[in-house]
Amino acid sequence: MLRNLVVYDFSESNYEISEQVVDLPVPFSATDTDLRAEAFDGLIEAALLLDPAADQILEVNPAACALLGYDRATLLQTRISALHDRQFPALIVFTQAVFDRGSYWTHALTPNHGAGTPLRVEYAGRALQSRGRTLLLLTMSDLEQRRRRHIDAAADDYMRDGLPAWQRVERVFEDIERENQLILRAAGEGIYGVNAEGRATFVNPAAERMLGWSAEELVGRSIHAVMHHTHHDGRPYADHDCPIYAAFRDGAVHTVDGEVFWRKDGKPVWVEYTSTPIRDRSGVIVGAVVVFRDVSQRREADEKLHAALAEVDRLRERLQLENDYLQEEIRIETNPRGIIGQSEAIQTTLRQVKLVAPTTAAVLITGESGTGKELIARAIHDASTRSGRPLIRVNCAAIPRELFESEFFGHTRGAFTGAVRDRIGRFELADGGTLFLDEIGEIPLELQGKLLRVLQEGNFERVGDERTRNVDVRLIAATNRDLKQEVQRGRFREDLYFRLNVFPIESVPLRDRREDIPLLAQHFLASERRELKSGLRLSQGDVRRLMRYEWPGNVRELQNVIERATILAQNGRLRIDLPEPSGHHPAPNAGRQKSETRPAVMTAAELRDLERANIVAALRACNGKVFGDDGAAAMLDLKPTTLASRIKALGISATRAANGSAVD
Ligand SMILES: Nc1ncnc2c1ncn2[C@@H]1O[C@H](COP(=O)(O)OP(=O)(O)OP(=O)(O)O)[C@@H](O)[C@H]1O
Repeated sequence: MLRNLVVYDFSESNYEISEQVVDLPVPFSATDTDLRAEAFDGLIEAALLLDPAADQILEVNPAACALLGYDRATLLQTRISALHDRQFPALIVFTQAVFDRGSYWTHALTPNHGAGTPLRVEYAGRALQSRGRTLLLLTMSDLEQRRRRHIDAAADDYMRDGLPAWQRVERVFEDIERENQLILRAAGEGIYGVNAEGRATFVNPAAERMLGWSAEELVGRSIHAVMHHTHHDGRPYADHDCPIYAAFRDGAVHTVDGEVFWRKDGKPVWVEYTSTPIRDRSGVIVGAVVVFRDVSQRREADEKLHAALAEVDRLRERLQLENDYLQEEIRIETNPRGIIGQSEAIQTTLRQVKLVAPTTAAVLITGESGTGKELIARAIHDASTRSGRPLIRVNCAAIPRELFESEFFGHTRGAFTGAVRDRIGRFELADGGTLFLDEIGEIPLELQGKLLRVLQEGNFERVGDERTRNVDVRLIAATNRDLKQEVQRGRFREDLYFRLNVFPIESVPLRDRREDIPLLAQHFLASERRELKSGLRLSQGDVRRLMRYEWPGNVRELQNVIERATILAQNGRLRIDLPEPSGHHPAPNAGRQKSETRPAVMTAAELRDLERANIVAALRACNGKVFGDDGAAAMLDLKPTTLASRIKALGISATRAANGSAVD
């Protein structure tokens, strides 16, 4: 057999190759030139007709131009060897193999792309006889493209195989939906299948997205061990407890809310899922399909909502308590808030109030009962920056010993018998305001330590609750006991005493500031009059009597006496009902009582003044009218003529009396 030896004009490379003629196994003979040319041009593969002996490219099709990155004209002027820079030996070996065998292929050649990069291609060559020359018909296949085509083909196969499985699942779901009203919203929801061994059989794209695992990574693996192995709080989750697996064990649909699936990155995703058993045609359970939804956002919103509702509850409870408390206070507190009095003692108190109010210093008000300690406390609160928040009063003497702690600090539900709901204590109630501890000397010793802690640190716990709470409370305490003496007797903690006694104010007994009595009496009478709408007045005699009395019950007693006097008033005359000094209200200072109190005997002048004031009051009540049923005489139970002569004798003007402002 003749052999054809390839000859390239490798002038630059000094290759010496001569040409010989060979018999080619499959000669190509062209008859229909146009059609063949068209076929050549239309090939998908890159094709080139080469004349190896002349080192010439005779023809190229468009696919070859595209692959090599040159236009046709350039390629036709390019030498074959130039396309294969530094690969001449491989090119010769390939060409020789084609000529020897008639056709040959190789991956060894990497022609240069027009952009300068080598191409990964497969060369397939066929020898071609034409007019006495041996030509080479070469096709080049882009190996990169071929690899992609293989992948696509594999994906197609996967899809072809996968589709019926999906259609089966869909059918299963349609059936289940019909039977169980399960709503199938496959698109946005994660779906995966498990076989009866618990291994994943398929995973949809939404599941891949939500879990961060690809279907490839999950399919074939025990899905519980991969992403359902642990509860959200870190407790291990045994697969025999898993509701997903339960579905193919007990054949029931399991719907679960509030569990987590673990993502590939180790983060938990809160999910709601339904695991539905799948049966084959014979009814045997072959696995389960799980449809799940990421509910993290909903859960987060729920948690926020719960926290907000709890806060609202807390505030509502607090407001309710504040409201109850204030309502009670309104009922109790009928007096105006002003401190009445001109005595030096009251002036001192007012100065002290003004001084201490703007500070946060604890104040200890001492004094006998009824001297106005609470009034002073309120005045301090009202003049402080805390006046916008409430003043909460606790009467320590009125709290049963066993309830002290709960009253002060609150309790949680079930903390003790009878604690049917959470309750906030007075400290929390007074947060931002003032806490007024009245009768502080009555606090049991064991609680004094806890009280001291709140005063020092602002911290406390509700009874039955471990959470430490913090409040900002200004404390004012009051007592009618001698606290220093209580300390000495071991009944009051010394450290607490010092803590409370930062700014002491003494509330002076009424008998030591008698000059305040007329003012106070007038003040109480005025408020009573407002209620009774009568023209009752204090006579000088009344005033004198009031001033002579010892007032063991202090201002409160005075207030009561005036109130009683207005109730008992007859014919426009107050009836001041004071116990006799020897009676049931012994004054604390017996010596003074003896010297200052005497039987209520009046001088003639006093009696005259009293009668005069009484007539004036009657005239005022009757608008100056003396006669008639609605006249002053009837009111005084006197004959009109007798009254007229008394008026004259006492020098009273009926009209002035009717319009007058004071006792004449
Ligand atoms: N200077 C005053 N001006 C006007 N009213 C006063 C004055 N002092 C006391 N009161 C009135 O007297 C009554 C008793 O006062 P308060 O309750 O403040 O006394 P207290 O010393 O706190 O008594 P207790 O120790 O019994 O609690 C209240 O109605 C109060 O308004």
